[in-house]
Amino acid sequence: MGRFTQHSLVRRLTRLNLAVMAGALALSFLLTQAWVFLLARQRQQEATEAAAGVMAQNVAPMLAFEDSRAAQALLDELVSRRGADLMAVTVQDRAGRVYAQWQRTRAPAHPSWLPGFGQSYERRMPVMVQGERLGELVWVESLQGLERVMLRIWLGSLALFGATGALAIAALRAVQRRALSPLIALTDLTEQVAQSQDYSLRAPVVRQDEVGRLAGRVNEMLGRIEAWHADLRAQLEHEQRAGHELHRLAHRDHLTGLPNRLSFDLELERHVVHVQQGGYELGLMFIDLDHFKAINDVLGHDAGDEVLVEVTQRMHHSLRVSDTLFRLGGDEFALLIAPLGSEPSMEHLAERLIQAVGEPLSIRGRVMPLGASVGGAIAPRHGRDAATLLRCADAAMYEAKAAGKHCFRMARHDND
Ligand SMILES: Nc1nc2c(ncn2[C@@H]2O[C@H](COP(=O)(O)OP(=O)(O)OP(=O)(O)O)[C@@H](O)[C@H]2O)c(=O)[nH]1
Repeated sequence: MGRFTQHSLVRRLTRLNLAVMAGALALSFLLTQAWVFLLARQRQQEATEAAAGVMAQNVAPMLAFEDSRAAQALLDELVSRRGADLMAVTVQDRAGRVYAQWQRTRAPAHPSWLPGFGQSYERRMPVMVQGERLGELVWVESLQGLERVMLRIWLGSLALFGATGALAIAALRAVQRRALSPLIALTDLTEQVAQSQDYSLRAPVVRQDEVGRLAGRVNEMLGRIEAWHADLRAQLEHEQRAGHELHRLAHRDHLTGLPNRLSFDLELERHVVHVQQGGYELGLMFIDLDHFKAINDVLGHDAGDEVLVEVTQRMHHSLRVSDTLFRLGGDEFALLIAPLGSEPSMEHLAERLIQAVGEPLSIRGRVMPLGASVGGAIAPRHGRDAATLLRCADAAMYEAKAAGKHCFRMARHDND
């Protein structure tokens, strides 16, 4: 049966159908056989009655003339004509005395196996002459011949019922498998969808019966789920994009495209943790532009914005991949150097930045003075936590401003 056996509904239906069919077959077999037996028995009794009646008529003159020899000869002749089922025939006179008799001497071949019917059938017929009762004829016949016939009929019928039953079972299984195959296909499909989450799958609609309609509805639902799933996926992608954009807006300075103060705070904290774990040295620079306000005041805010973008690009060209430049706000920038190679390398980098920013700046046809004051601090030497490090770098930057701007100052106090 292969795949067919895996489906318990199919197995259960087949078992139920087979049980009902076997019960119906057995019941019809029993009823048919009982009916056949009753008919045959009635037929035998009718034949016995007719034969006993004829015999009673034939023996009547002999009883009237008291010719018992003739009566006995008649009985013997009768016996030679009757079959083996005749057990005894007795002619009695008026007083019930035996006048002539024939009786089978041998016992029945086997005990009767038909329950409730006994072994023999007895019929008494009055012997009448001109309306006067001269005696009685007692006819006894065995039912064993009938039993033998019935046994043959039963065995034959049983074989026929068995053969037709086996054919019916095979046919029932084939029909059931064919009738239930759309249901099995539908079950397989739902399992496949549940496992693969592939909602583009569809059930075949073979016929427009209940299962066909069910398959149609399932297909409709799958179609809806597929559309809903696609919507959901599109919505998710949209929200992911919006989330990325929000993240970018929250962490980037929209003017220069540099990471902003929030990013700076997070990155500084992250690096400080590594520094505390003895991972590496971290360099921090605060960069504040000199005379930037003048550009705003003379050329306007937009020109100031252009200068901020230009300055960012200039500084960028001086950096390595391990250096991260942030715009903290206004004309303030910060630089994280992780890992820091050495203090002199940090000083050289600061000089390069100052030089890059201080290059002549021509904006809207005017050359404007611009420079940068830079303060530096190193972790863990000047501070093991972000706040101390910030304070040190800020103080160093103000020292650079105080020293005439356009220069670099390293934080003074070592943490050690
Ligand atoms: N164009 C522009 N200007 C800004 C922006 N944010 C802040 N500012 C201006 O930048 C200027 C910064 O002020 P200061 O640092 O005191 O000016 P400064 O001339 O650089 O002073 P020193 O640092 O002493 O040299 C202020 O005039 C702010 O209004 C911005 O996004 N765009």
